[in-house]
Parts: sequence; C-alpha cells; structure tokens
Amino acid sequence: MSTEFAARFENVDILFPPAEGRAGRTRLAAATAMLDAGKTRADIIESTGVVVGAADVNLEIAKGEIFVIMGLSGSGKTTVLRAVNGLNRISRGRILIRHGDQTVDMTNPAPAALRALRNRAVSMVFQQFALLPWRTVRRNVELGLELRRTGAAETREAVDRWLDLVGLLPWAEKHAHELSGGMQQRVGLARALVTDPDILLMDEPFSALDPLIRNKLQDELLSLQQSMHKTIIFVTHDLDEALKLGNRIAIMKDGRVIQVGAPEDIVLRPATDYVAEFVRHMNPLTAIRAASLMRPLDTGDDAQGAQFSFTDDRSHYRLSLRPDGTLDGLSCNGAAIAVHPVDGETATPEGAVGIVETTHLLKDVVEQRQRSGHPVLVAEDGCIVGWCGANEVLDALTHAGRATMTDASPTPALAPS
Ligand SMILES: Nc1ncnc2c1ncn2[C@@H]1O[C@H](COP(=O)(O)OP(=O)(O)OP(=O)(O)O)[C@@H](O)[C@H]1O
Repeated sequence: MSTEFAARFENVDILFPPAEGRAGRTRLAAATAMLDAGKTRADIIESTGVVVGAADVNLEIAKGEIFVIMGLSGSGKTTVLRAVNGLNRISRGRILIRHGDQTVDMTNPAPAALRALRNRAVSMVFQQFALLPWRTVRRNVELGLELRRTGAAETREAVDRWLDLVGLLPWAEKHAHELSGGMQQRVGLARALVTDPDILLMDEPFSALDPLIRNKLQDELLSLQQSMHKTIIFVTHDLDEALKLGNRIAIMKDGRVIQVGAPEDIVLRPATDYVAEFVRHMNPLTAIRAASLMRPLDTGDDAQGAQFSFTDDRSHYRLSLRPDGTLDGLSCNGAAIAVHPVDGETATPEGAVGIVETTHLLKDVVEQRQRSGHPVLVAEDGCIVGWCGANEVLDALTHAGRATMTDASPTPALAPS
C-alpha cells in the first residue's frame, strides 16, 4: 500500500506461555518450533501448554482508515488489538506505530516510550465502558488530560468540546449509574478522543448495547469520523458491523488473518470457504455499494459527450452526457424526466430519477428505485458512470455471498448508442 501507514504488523506471533521465567521461555521455544512446522493451535497447547494468540500476522493499517478486525470468539482479535498499545507482548516479528514524524517499534519498547505512546498516540475504548463510578461524566472524560498534566482552561475547553460532540454536555455533572449504556459508551468515546490520539483502539465497543442503540452509535462514529479522520482499529465479531464501519476488514481464524480487504472484496470475493460461510449470513443491503452493483457506462477515455440508451423494467431510457461527463438530459419512453442527486439531506421529489454516488449502499439504491419507480443513476465526482436497474438490484441481492457477481458473470459495459 502506498498510503502512509499508522500501524504495521510484520510477521507477528503472540504466544502466551503457561509460566514466566526460564520454564516459560523453554516452552515458548518449543511452541515456536511447532508453529513453524505447521502444527495447529490445538496441537501446540496440548504439547507445550502455550496458547497461540496470534500467528504470522501481517497487516498495514493506513492513516485515517477504519480498520476492522473481525472473527469468532477466540480467533485472536483482542490479542492483536492489545499489541498495538503494548498490552500484549510480541513473541516474534514486529509492530511499528507512527506517532507524528516518529516510528515507534513496539517489539521491545522502553517503559518511557510506551508511556508516551499510551498517553499521546493511542487511546482505547472498551466493551464494558470502564468508567470510574465515583467520578462525574466530566471528570471521567478529563482523565487522559489529567495524566498529561494539561492546564485547567485547556482541559475544560477540550472536555466541553468532546462532550458537546457526543451530545452529553448537559450530562457533564452526572455519574455513570445515572446514564444509559449508550450514553456511557459515548463518555468512553469522548474520554478516548479528548487526548487527540493518532490511533483509536475500539474493542467490541458496541457489543453490550441493544441493537437500536448499537446502530445509532455506529452512525455517530461514522459521522464523527467524517471530520476526525482518525485511524481507528475496531474489533467486532459481527460481520454486518464490520461491513458497515470498515474501510477495510481483516478476518481472523485460529490466530491467523485469513483475508484482508475492502467490505466488497470480502462479500464478493471471499478468500476461503470459511469467509464465504460468514458472508452468507450478512445483510447485502448494508454491505454492497453502488460501484459494485451498477452497470457501467462505457464512455471510453476521450468521450466527447455521448448518448446512451438502455431498457429497464420495459421502459426505454436515453441519457446524454456533456463532454465533462456530467448529465445533460434524461428521457423515459421519449419524455424528458427530472433527476435529483441523493445527498441524504433533501428528499428526492416524486417521480424524479435519483443519482447516487458510487459509495452509496445497496439500501440507498433500493430506496431510490422504490421512491421513483425508475432506475438509479450512479455518479462519481459529478460524472455519470453507470446505472442500476431492477436486474442489478436483484443480482446484488441474490448473488451476494456466492461470489459470482463480478467473477463468474461480469456485467457487460454499455457502449455508447
Ligand atoms: N493473557 C492471556 N493469557 C493466556 N491466553 C490468552 C491471553 N489473552 C488471550 N489469550 C488466548 O488467546 C486466544 C485468542 O484470544 P482473544 O481474546 O484474542 O480472542 P478474540 O477473538 O478477541 O475473542 P473474544 O471475541 O472472545 O474476545 C484465546 O484462546 C485466549 O484464551
């Protein structure tokens, strides 16, 4: 990956020996040899007592992305996450963390470097919120700044700002037990972000919440991220959550990473039967984006404006593009028809054709089709690049998880008419 990395794992093993000291080291050496000989986790624990938390993990997490680590219980997600801030010791390989213009090697960090990293570069949000019950909301959020000995005025300003951003300013003087679970986790989030870390570690932060609140907090996190651009490493065992939040997802099994990819890579091109099995249970509406399901317009490299025609649901559409790729006009069965860019703020007028961006989800496309009764146009940076009709939507709904949409039956590009 050419983008700047925030964290990089290079051939990382994390093994948990049953004892410390020399006995532990001997067993670790035996376990490492077994790992290299291709023995399973079960074999290794049986003969050496060593638990393989993570094995041969290679990851590059880009600055500013939400990177999700997903897998079943015991697959090694938390083990990997906790290695980023030094809570788990690396047995072999190395982890590099970027902090400002420095690169910190987490293999054997000096205590002072580790403290500085935890105080300034990496913050964590926990599943069970981990708020201090005797402190008010405000005093909980202040914690990280207190450890840094930040001045009172600066602390107040930062805490107020974050409490406001998570919608809890009116609750600043309350205690944790007076807040709902969702509100407590918002405090956890504000507490982690108030120190302005480079990397935010989130370990199943929404798992303890009921589905409605969970969904709301996911939306809030995505909306905060639009302005924060933090590097977030997010652990979950829920594929729908992973697909919704992740720019990229790593799937783990038995301590190993078995696939890393964008949500659509995971859904449409699962690397193994194991991943495909997961994907069969996901919700395609919130996983597939317009870019994958659309039928592309084949405008060529030097299109000088063009006319395209297509048929959807027995209606005939013609669209013309200007030389810069923007829409000039659209007709349905010979009659001009209005279009409306879908921006999430203003509702599409009845009967108008919606224009979604390539990043919009299948659910947005379905909603637009439902609303207008017409296909949906797909744009990228203002240029029309494709459209989604009934067949494209059906294909996406029925083929997702069988990995046939793009591999075995590619949708042909439409040539200019
Ligand atoms: N400190 C530790 N000492 C010994 N074994 C550990 C330790 N931490 C994790 N393990 C073991 O490592 C393996 C991976 O655990 P980990 O907590 O990373 O899994 P996980 O995918 O996060 O699971 P969960 O979703 O249940 O938290 C498990 O077998 C676990 O028992």
